[in-house]
Amino acid sequence: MSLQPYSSPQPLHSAINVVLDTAYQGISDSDWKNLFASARQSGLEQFIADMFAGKHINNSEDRPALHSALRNLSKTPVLINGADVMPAVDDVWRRIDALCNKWVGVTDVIHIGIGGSDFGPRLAIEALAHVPGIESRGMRMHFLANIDTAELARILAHAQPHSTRVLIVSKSFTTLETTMNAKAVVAWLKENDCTKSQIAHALYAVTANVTAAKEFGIEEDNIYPFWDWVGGRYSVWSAVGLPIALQYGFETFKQFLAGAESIDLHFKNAPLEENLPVIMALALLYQQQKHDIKAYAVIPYADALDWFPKWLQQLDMESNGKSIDRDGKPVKHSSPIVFGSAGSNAQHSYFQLLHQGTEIIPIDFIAVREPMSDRPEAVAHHHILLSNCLAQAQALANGKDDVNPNNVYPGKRPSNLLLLPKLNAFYLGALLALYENRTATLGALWNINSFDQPGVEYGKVLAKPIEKALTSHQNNIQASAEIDAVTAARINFLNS
Ligand SMILES: O=P(O)(O)OC[C@H]1O[C@H](O)[C@H](O)[C@@H](O)[C@@H]1O
Repeated sequence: MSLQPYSSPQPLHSAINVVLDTAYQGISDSDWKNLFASARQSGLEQFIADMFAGKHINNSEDRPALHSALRNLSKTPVLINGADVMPAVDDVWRRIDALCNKWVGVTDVIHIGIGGSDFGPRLAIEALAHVPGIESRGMRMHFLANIDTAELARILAHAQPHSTRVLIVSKSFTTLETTMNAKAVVAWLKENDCTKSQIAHALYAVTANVTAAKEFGIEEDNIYPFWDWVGGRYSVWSAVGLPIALQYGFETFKQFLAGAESIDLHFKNAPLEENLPVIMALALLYQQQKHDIKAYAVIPYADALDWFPKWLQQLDMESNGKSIDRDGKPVKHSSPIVFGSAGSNAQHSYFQLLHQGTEIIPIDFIAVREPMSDRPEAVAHHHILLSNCLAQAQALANGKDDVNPNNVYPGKRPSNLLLLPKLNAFYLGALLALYENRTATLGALWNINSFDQPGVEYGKVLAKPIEKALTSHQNNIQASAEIDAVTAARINFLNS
């Protein structure tokens, strides 16, 4: 038995020189037509228009999702309840630019934030660190997210207190990990004889809750606001992305925004049949309808993008990991589990399962045309990197027959190839915005509100009485309405 090549008729699509190749999705011409027709029928075009127009598409919280305004470099008015938000956005850009010129002699920046206040800037700082042509100002940029003091201790062991700046980044400014870590860093500054005014000078906040930041003791001039119409996981484009500007310069930050803006314009204006985020969303929908898809893998063949799948996990699973639709009805499909890591390393880890496991796991292969360093070996290594990426996709799609069942590859395992012309701030911004818009499209097609996260809250509420019980050091905690018998036993064990 010879296996047929697994391809689709018109697989190549591009926007701003980003190429999406869907050949290995195995979707026929007529299936694509049906997919676009049903997307149109579901009102996707209206949803996209509503999103950019500031309609309250986040229905449960009754607000718009207007992160696109944060990268609207043309400053065309964006209205919320009749008021243009762009002057406030522009003012923050001006202040970020000014801050980049102001920080002289800073050796360390401690960025304290978690979830959406962490992944985006961390990914960007890592991704752009070794890109040829991007100059770093050479500050040590430390990211402190975990409440586990191991991370805190590691950072404080390397930072110089008298030349450190602290960015406390929290949309709500109530996240316990962030406020506790911020207090610990302030205590460390005090322990190291920083005066009150030196500490005030060192502390900065990025938040949508300016009042809470002031109450914490941050001076008003050091507070960079963003707004409740920006979801935390969509916030890297706001002052949450400050580390990008501080480390690589304001122009680089603008390039990052410009890449995202270009994808927004494409998403807003291109017909569905040419619209990259829409095509990617529909390909997943097709596979979900055809197979029992439980997981989705994203493999960037770029070491610089190793943080990308972690950023995407929050984006996709917090946005669309829901079982109830906008009308409160159960949904048939929602976000699969998202995972991934840089290739080719990933090949040496879980690719066995992707090739021969019982699950069908659609994959996005992300590759970059240009080598990502200026080392003399860069071109030769890059060819090996790319050939691995192409070979894996081909093996997954076409499979391999063999007399020995152990050596049979079933094939027909769908994947996209997303090809960036190069990796720089512009294309990093474009990549992130492409996936944000894909996530929003999937939410629209599943009729899910992608902009709230109610499920995250309950565990946090339950943590409070448990923390109280742990702090009591008692080992006779009884089961109650807040602490069940299993957890009470665990607390008693920990306290004994
Ligand atoms: O930025 P913050 O308000 O501190 O929130 C940080 C994170 O908190 C929670 O985990 C939310 O589910 C995330 O969406 C958010 O990014």
